[in-house]
Amino acid sequence: MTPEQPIIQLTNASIYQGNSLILSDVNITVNKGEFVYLIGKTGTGKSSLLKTLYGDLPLKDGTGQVVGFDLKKMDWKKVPYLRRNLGVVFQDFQLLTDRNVHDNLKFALRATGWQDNKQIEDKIADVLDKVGLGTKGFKMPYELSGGEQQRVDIARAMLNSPRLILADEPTGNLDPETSDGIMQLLFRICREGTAIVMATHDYIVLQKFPSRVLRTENGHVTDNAAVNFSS
Ligand SMILES: Nc1ncnc2c1ncn2[C@@H]1O[C@H](COP(=O)(O)OP(=O)(O)OP(=O)(O)O)[C@@H](O)[C@H]1O
Repeated sequence: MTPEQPIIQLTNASIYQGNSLILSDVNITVNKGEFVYLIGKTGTGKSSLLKTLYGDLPLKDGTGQVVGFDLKKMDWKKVPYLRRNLGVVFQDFQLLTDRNVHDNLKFALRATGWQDNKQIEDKIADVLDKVGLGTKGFKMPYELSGGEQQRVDIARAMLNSPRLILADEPTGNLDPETSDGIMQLLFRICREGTAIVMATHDYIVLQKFPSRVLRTENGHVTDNAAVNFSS
C-alpha cells in the first residue's frame, strides 16, 4: 500500500447478507487519520457494511480496497492477513472471560503471529498505557467496569498498530460519562494517524464529537449526511 492510497475505497459496491441485497451503489473513500461515523436506522446495513470491510461478508459486486487489501480477491485464507492490518471493536467487548487482561492481549498477539516474549510484553505494556489501563493487566474481565472492558477491547484492536479501526457501536453499552471517555480515546488514536469508522445510534456522541457522517438509508449510503438531532 502506498502512503497516498486511501485506507478504504469502495466503488459501486453492493453489500449482501447471503442472497439479500442490503446496500447498492456504495461509493466510499476514507483517508489516513479520518474519523467517520456510520449512522442509520436499525437494520439498514451498518454492521453489514463493516463486516464487508473486515472480510466477514464477501464483496460480490463492485470493487473494494481496505488497508491495501483487495476485498474482491479476499478468500478465507487471506482474511487473517487483512485482520492483522485493521482493528475491530464491538459493543459487547468480546473479551475472553477465563483469563486476565494481560493474557487476553497476549492471546491476540500470539494468534496474529507474535512469538518473541520481550516484544509481546513491551507491546502489551504499550497498548495498556495508551488506553489508560497501565496498572490493570492482572485484572479479570469481570473485575472491570464496562468502560474499562471497552478500553481493553480498544487496546486489543491497537496491538498490530493498524491504520484502520472499525468500531460497531463501541459506546452502545456505556453510560454517557464513560462513553465520553471512550470517544476521547478514539479521537486521540485517530489524531495519531489511525482512520476510524464507527457505527453508532448515539446522537449525543455525534453532537459532542462532530466529524464526517455516512448514513445508511433506503439501500444506499449517503456521504456527509446532515444529521437531524431531533430524530
Ligand atoms: N446473519 C444474517 N443473515 C441474514 N440477514 C441478516 C444477517 N444479519 C443481518 N441481516 C439482515 O441484514 C439487514 C441489515 O442488518 P445490519 O445488522 O447490517 O443493520 P444495522 O444497520 O447494523 O442494524 P442495527 O442498527 O440494528 O445494528 C437487516 O435486514 C438484517 O435483518
